[in-house]
Amino acid sequence: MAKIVFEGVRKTFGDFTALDGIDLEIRSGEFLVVVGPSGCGKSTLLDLLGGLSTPTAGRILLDGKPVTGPGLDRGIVFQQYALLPWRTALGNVEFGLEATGVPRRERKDRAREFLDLVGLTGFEDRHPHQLSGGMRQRVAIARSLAYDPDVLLMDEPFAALDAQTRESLQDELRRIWQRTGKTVIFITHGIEEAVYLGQRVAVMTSRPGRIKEIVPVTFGERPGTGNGTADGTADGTGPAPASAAGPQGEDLRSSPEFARYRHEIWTLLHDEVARAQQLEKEEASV
Ligand SMILES: Nc1ncnc2c1ncn2[C@@H]1O[C@H](COP(=O)(O)OP(=O)(O)OP(=O)(O)O)[C@@H](O)[C@H]1O
Repeated sequence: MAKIVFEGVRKTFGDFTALDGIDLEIRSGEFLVVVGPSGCGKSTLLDLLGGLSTPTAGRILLDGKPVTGPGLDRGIVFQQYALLPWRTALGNVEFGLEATGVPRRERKDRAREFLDLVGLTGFEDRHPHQLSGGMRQRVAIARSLAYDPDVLLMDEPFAALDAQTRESLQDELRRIWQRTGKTVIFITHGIEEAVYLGQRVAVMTSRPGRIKEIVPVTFGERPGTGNGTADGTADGTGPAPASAAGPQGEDLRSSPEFARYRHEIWTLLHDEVARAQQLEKEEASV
Protein backbone atom coordinates (compact mmCIF):
# COMPACT_ATOMS: atom_id res chain seq x y z
CA MET A 1 0.00 0.00 0.00
CA ALA A 2 1.22 3.50 -0.83
CA LYS A 3 2.20 5.64 2.14
CA ILE A 4 0.53 8.74 0.72
CA VAL A 5 -2.17 9.01 -1.92
CA PHE A 6 -3.59 12.16 -3.51
CA GLU A 7 -6.91 11.36 -5.18
CA GLY A 8 -8.34 13.94 -7.54
CA VAL A 9 -7.27 16.79 -5.26
CA ARG A 10 -8.36 20.32 -6.06
CA LYS A 11 -7.77 23.44 -4.03
CA THR A 12 -9.40 26.76 -4.73
CA PHE A 13 -9.08 30.11 -3.00
CA GLY A 14 -12.32 31.94 -3.80
CA ASP A 15 -12.66 31.67 -7.57
CA PHE A 16 -8.94 31.05 -8.05
CA THR A 17 -7.95 27.42 -8.66
CA ALA A 18 -4.51 26.80 -7.21
CA LEU A 19 -4.40 23.02 -7.69
CA ASP A 20 -6.47 20.75 -9.88
CA GLY A 21 -6.64 17.04 -10.62
CA ILE A 22 -3.74 16.01 -8.42
CA ASP A 23 -3.36 12.23 -8.44
CA LEU A 24 -0.18 11.04 -6.85
CA GLU A 25 1.08 8.02 -4.96
CA ILE A 26 4.16 8.08 -2.76
CA ARG A 27 5.80 4.93 -1.42
CA SER A 28 6.89 4.47 2.16
CA GLY A 29 10.53 5.53 2.47
CA GLU A 30 10.50 7.36 -0.85
CA PHE A 31 12.25 10.68 -1.45
CA LEU A 32 9.98 12.67 -3.76
CA VAL A 33 10.97 16.11 -4.95
CA VAL A 34 8.42 18.57 -6.36
CA VAL A 35 9.49 21.33 -8.75
CA GLY A 36 7.38 23.85 -10.63
CA PRO A 37 7.13 27.49 -11.62
CA SER A 38 6.64 30.12 -8.96
CA GLY A 39 3.04 30.20 -7.73
CA CYS A 40 2.07 26.83 -9.23
CA GLY A 41 0.84 25.51 -5.91
CA LYS A 42 3.80 23.59 -4.46
CA SER A 43 3.39 25.01 -0.96
CA THR A 44 -0.37 24.56 -1.20
CA LEU A 45 0.22 20.87 -1.97
CA LEU A 46 2.47 20.51 1.05
CA ASP A 47 0.08 22.42 3.32
CA LEU A 48 -2.71 20.04 2.33
CA LEU A 49 -0.55 17.03 3.14
CA GLY A 50 0.51 18.65 6.39
CA GLY A 51 -3.16 19.10 7.29
CA LEU A 52 -2.74 22.87 7.53
CA SER A 53 -5.56 23.31 5.01
CA THR A 54 -8.19 21.05 3.46
CA PRO A 55 -8.80 20.14 -0.20
CA THR A 56 -11.77 21.71 -1.97
CA ALA A 57 -12.32 18.40 -3.75
CA GLY A 58 -10.72 14.96 -3.66
CA ARG A 59 -8.85 13.52 -0.70
CA ILE A 60 -5.43 12.75 0.67
CA LEU A 61 -4.73 9.45 2.37
CA LEU A 62 -1.89 8.75 4.74
CA ASP A 63 -1.48 5.05 5.51
CA GLY A 64 -4.92 4.58 4.00
CA LYS A 65 -6.62 7.14 6.27
CA PRO A 66 -7.79 10.57 5.15
CA VAL A 67 -5.70 13.50 6.39
CA THR A 68 -7.97 15.68 8.51
CA GLY A 69 -5.47 17.97 10.24
CA PRO A 70 -1.87 18.30 11.39
CA GLY A 71 -0.32 15.37 13.22
CA LEU A 72 2.92 14.20 14.79
CA ASP A 73 3.22 11.62 12.02
CA ARG A 74 4.29 14.49 9.72
CA GLY A 75 7.18 16.87 10.42
CA ILE A 76 7.38 20.12 8.48
CA VAL A 77 10.53 22.12 7.71
CA PHE A 78 10.07 25.52 6.08
CA GLN A 79 12.55 27.82 4.32
CA GLN A 80 12.76 30.06 7.36
CA TYR A 81 12.13 27.92 10.34
CA ALA A 82 10.88 29.85 13.31
CA LEU A 83 13.18 28.62 16.03
CA LEU A 84 12.39 29.94 19.48
CA PRO A 85 15.05 32.66 19.97
CA TRP A 86 15.09 32.37 23.75
CA ARG A 87 15.82 28.67 23.69
CA THR A 88 19.14 26.99 23.00
CA ALA A 89 19.61 24.57 20.11
CA LEU A 90 18.97 21.75 22.57
CA GLY A 91 15.94 23.54 23.98
CA ASN A 92 14.49 24.02 20.52
CA VAL A 93 14.80 20.34 19.69
CA GLU A 94 13.36 19.44 23.10
CA PHE A 95 10.42 21.70 22.35
CA GLY A 96 9.46 19.39 19.51
CA LEU A 97 9.29 16.55 22.01
CA GLU A 98 7.20 18.30 24.64
CA ALA A 99 4.04 17.86 22.61
CA THR A 100 4.65 14.13 22.39
CA GLY A 101 4.76 13.61 26.16
CA VAL A 102 8.32 12.26 26.28
CA PRO A 103 9.58 12.52 29.91
CA ARG A 104 11.93 15.47 30.56
CA ARG A 105 15.04 13.38 31.21
CA GLU A 106 14.54 11.36 28.06
CA ARG A 107 13.81 14.53 26.06
CA LYS A 108 17.29 15.85 26.70
CA ASP A 109 18.96 12.64 25.63
CA ARG A 110 16.82 12.34 22.54
CA ALA A 111 17.44 15.97 21.61
CA ARG A 112 21.22 15.45 21.93
CA GLU A 113 21.00 12.37 19.76
CA PHE A 114 19.26 14.30 16.97
CA LEU A 115 21.60 17.27 17.20
CA ASP A 116 24.39 14.76 16.77
CA LEU A 117 22.63 13.27 13.73
CA VAL A 118 22.64 16.68 12.03
CA GLY A 119 26.27 17.32 13.01
CA LEU A 120 25.68 19.84 15.79
CA THR A 121 27.35 18.14 18.73
CA GLY A 122 29.10 20.89 20.68
CA PHE A 123 26.51 23.52 19.75
CA GLU A 124 23.75 22.36 22.09
CA ASP A 125 23.92 25.43 24.31
CA ARG A 126 23.99 28.07 21.59
CA HIS A 127 20.99 30.25 20.96
CA PRO A 128 19.69 30.69 17.40
CA HIS A 129 21.37 34.11 16.99
CA GLN A 130 24.71 32.46 17.79
CA LEU A 131 24.30 29.96 14.95
CA SER A 132 24.80 30.34 11.19
CA GLY A 133 21.82 30.01 8.82
CA GLY A 134 22.88 26.49 7.92
CA MET A 135 23.15 25.51 11.58
CA ARG A 136 19.75 26.99 12.33
CA GLN A 137 18.26 24.92 9.54
CA ARG A 138 20.02 21.86 10.97
CA VAL A 139 18.36 22.57 14.32
CA ALA A 140 15.01 22.84 12.53
CA ILE A 141 15.59 19.49 10.85
CA ALA A 142 16.65 17.90 14.16
CA ARG A 143 13.53 19.33 15.79
CA SER A 144 11.32 17.80 13.11
CA LEU A 145 13.07 14.44 13.28
CA ALA A 146 13.16 14.21 17.07
CA TYR A 147 9.52 13.31 17.51
CA ASP A 148 10.01 10.61 14.90
CA PRO A 149 7.44 11.46 12.24
CA ASP A 150 7.08 8.92 9.43
CA VAL A 151 6.89 11.69 6.88
CA LEU A 152 9.08 14.76 6.49
CA LEU A 153 7.59 17.66 4.54
CA MET A 154 10.23 20.14 3.42
CA ASP A 155 9.30 23.43 1.74
CA GLU A 156 12.44 24.89 0.14
CA PRO A 157 14.38 24.26 3.34
CA PHE A 158 17.77 25.23 1.88
CA ALA A 159 16.71 28.10 -0.38
CA ALA A 160 18.01 30.86 1.88
CA LEU A 161 21.47 29.32 2.30
CA ASP A 162 24.68 29.95 0.38
CA ALA A 163 25.62 27.36 -2.26
CA GLN A 164 28.25 25.58 -0.22
CA THR A 165 26.13 25.25 2.91
CA ARG A 166 23.23 24.12 0.75
CA GLU A 167 25.28 21.34 -0.83
CA SER A 168 26.56 20.14 2.50
CA LEU A 169 23.04 20.09 3.93
CA GLN A 170 21.85 18.17 0.88
CA ASP A 171 24.47 15.54 1.68
CA GLU A 172 23.42 15.51 5.33
CA LEU A 173 19.78 15.12 4.42
CA ARG A 174 20.50 12.21 2.10
CA ARG A 175 22.51 10.54 4.81
CA ILE A 176 19.73 11.08 7.37
CA TRP A 177 17.13 9.82 4.94
CA GLN A 178 19.18 6.72 4.23
CA ARG A 179 19.61 6.10 7.95
CA THR A 180 16.08 6.75 9.09
CA GLY A 181 13.98 5.52 6.17
CA LYS A 182 11.61 8.50 6.40
CA THR A 183 9.29 9.32 3.56
CA VAL A 184 10.38 12.75 2.34
CA ILE A 185 8.44 15.23 0.20
CA PHE A 186 10.79 18.05 -0.72
CA ILE A 187 9.93 21.23 -2.59
CA THR A 188 12.58 23.20 -4.41
CA HIS A 189 13.21 25.68 -7.20
CA GLY A 190 16.62 24.15 -7.76
CA ILE A 191 16.80 21.64 -10.59
CA GLU A 192 20.21 20.39 -9.46
CA GLU A 193 18.93 20.00 -5.93
CA ALA A 194 15.96 18.01 -7.28
CA VAL A 195 18.16 15.65 -9.30
CA TYR A 196 20.63 15.23 -6.48
CA LEU A 197 18.05 14.43 -3.82
CA GLY A 198 15.03 12.90 -5.49
CA GLN A 199 14.27 9.30 -6.29
CA ARG A 200 11.49 10.79 -8.35
CA VAL A 201 11.01 14.39 -9.39
CA ALA A 202 7.42 15.57 -9.92
CA VAL A 203 7.27 18.52 -12.31
CA MET A 204 4.19 20.72 -11.91
CA THR A 205 2.40 22.89 -14.45
CA SER A 206 1.66 26.54 -13.88
CA ARG A 207 -1.82 27.63 -12.90
CA PRO A 208 -3.76 25.63 -12.13
CA GLY A 209 -1.07 23.44 -10.65
CA ARG A 210 -1.16 19.87 -11.90
CA ILE A 211 1.43 17.12 -12.05
CA LYS A 212 2.89 17.45 -15.55
CA GLU A 213 5.31 14.54 -15.36
CA ILE A 214 7.15 12.43 -12.84
CA VAL A 215 10.78 11.71 -13.67
CA PRO A 216 12.36 8.71 -11.93
CA VAL A 217 15.99 9.51 -11.14
CA THR A 218 18.01 6.33 -11.15
CA PHE A 219 21.73 6.60 -10.81
CA GLY A 220 23.36 3.20 -11.19
CA GLU A 221 25.92 3.64 -8.44
CA ARG A 222 23.89 5.93 -6.28
CA PRO A 223 23.34 4.63 -2.78
CA GLY A 224 19.84 4.74 -1.43
CA THR A 225 18.13 5.85 -4.59
CA GLY A 226 16.39 4.15 -7.43
CA ASN A 227 16.16 0.87 -5.61
CA GLY A 228 12.82 1.37 -3.97
CA THR A 229 14.03 1.32 -0.39
CA ALA A 230 15.55 3.93 1.81
CA ASP A 231 18.62 1.91 2.64
CA GLY A 232 19.47 1.30 -0.96
CA THR A 233 19.10 -2.44 -0.99
CA ALA A 234 16.65 -4.39 -3.09
CA ASP A 235 14.58 -5.61 -0.17
CA GLY A 236 15.41 -3.07 2.51
CA THR A 237 17.21 -5.58 4.71
CA GLY A 238 20.84 -4.93 3.87
CA PRO A 239 23.30 -2.66 5.59
CA ALA A 240 23.05 1.08 5.12
CA PRO A 241 25.25 2.26 2.26
CA ALA A 242 28.15 4.62 2.61
CA SER A 243 27.34 8.31 2.68
CA ALA A 244 27.23 10.10 -0.66
CA ALA A 245 28.79 13.17 0.92
CA GLY A 246 32.18 14.54 -0.03
CA PRO A 247 33.99 13.63 -3.23
CA GLN A 248 31.37 11.05 -4.18
CA GLY A 249 28.63 13.67 -4.01
CA GLU A 250 30.77 15.94 -6.14
CA ASP A 251 31.31 13.14 -8.67
CA LEU A 252 27.57 12.61 -8.91
CA ARG A 253 26.90 16.28 -9.51
CA SER A 254 29.40 16.45 -12.34
CA SER A 255 28.52 13.14 -14.01
CA PRO A 256 27.00 12.98 -17.52
CA GLU A 257 23.97 11.16 -16.09
CA PHE A 258 23.34 14.03 -13.72
CA ALA A 259 23.54 16.50 -16.61
CA ARG A 260 21.07 14.42 -18.59
CA TYR A 261 18.49 14.44 -15.79
CA ARG A 262 19.06 18.14 -15.19
CA HIS A 263 18.41 18.85 -18.85
CA GLU A 264 15.29 16.67 -18.95
CA ILE A 265 13.75 18.43 -15.97
CA TRP A 266 14.85 21.86 -17.19
CA THR A 267 13.10 21.20 -20.51
CA LEU A 268 9.90 20.10 -18.78
CA LEU A 269 9.96 23.19 -16.58
CA HIS A 270 10.92 25.69 -19.21
CA ASP A 271 7.54 25.87 -20.97
CA GLU A 272 5.71 26.08 -17.68
CA VAL A 273 7.85 28.93 -16.39
CA ALA A 274 7.30 30.83 -19.64
CA ARG A 275 3.55 30.24 -19.37
CA ALA A 276 3.49 31.39 -15.75
CA GLN A 277 5.36 34.58 -16.65
CA GLN A 278 2.94 35.27 -19.49
CA LEU A 279 -0.02 34.83 -17.13
CA GLU A 280 1.56 37.23 -14.64
CA LYS A 281 2.09 39.84 -17.37
CA GLU A 282 -1.51 39.53 -18.51
CA GLU A 283 -2.74 39.95 -14.95
CA ALA A 284 -0.52 42.95 -14.36
CA SER A 285 -1.90 44.70 -17.45
CA VAL A 286 -5.58 44.22 -16.43
N1 LIG B 1 -4.50 31.58 1.40
C1 LIG B 1 -4.52 31.93 0.11
N2 LIG B 1 -5.44 32.77 -0.39
C2 LIG B 1 -5.47 33.10 -1.69
N3 LIG B 1 -4.57 32.67 -2.60
C3 LIG B 1 -3.61 31.84 -2.16
C4 LIG B 1 -3.52 31.44 -0.79
N4 LIG B 1 -2.45 30.61 -0.67
C5 LIG B 1 -1.90 30.52 -1.89
N5 LIG B 1 -2.60 31.25 -2.79
C6 LIG B 1 -2.32 31.36 -4.22
O1 LIG B 1 -2.24 30.06 -4.75
C7 LIG B 1 -1.19 29.98 -5.70
C8 LIG B 1 -0.22 28.91 -5.30
O2 LIG B 1 0.52 29.34 -4.18
P1 LIG B 1 1.72 28.50 -3.57
O3 LIG B 1 2.32 29.29 -2.47
O4 LIG B 1 1.23 27.13 -3.24
O5 LIG B 1 2.70 28.42 -4.81
P2 LIG B 1 4.21 27.92 -4.87
O6 LIG B 1 4.33 27.05 -6.07
O7 LIG B 1 4.61 27.32 -3.57
O8 LIG B 1 4.97 29.30 -5.11
P3 LIG B 1 6.51 29.69 -4.88
O9 LIG B 1 7.30 28.75 -5.74
O10 LIG B 1 6.58 31.10 -5.39
O11 LIG B 1 6.80 29.54 -3.43
C9 LIG B 1 -0.55 31.36 -5.78
O12 LIG B 1 -1.09 32.04 -6.89
C10 LIG B 1 -0.96 32.02 -4.49
O13 LIG B 1 -1.09 33.41 -4.65
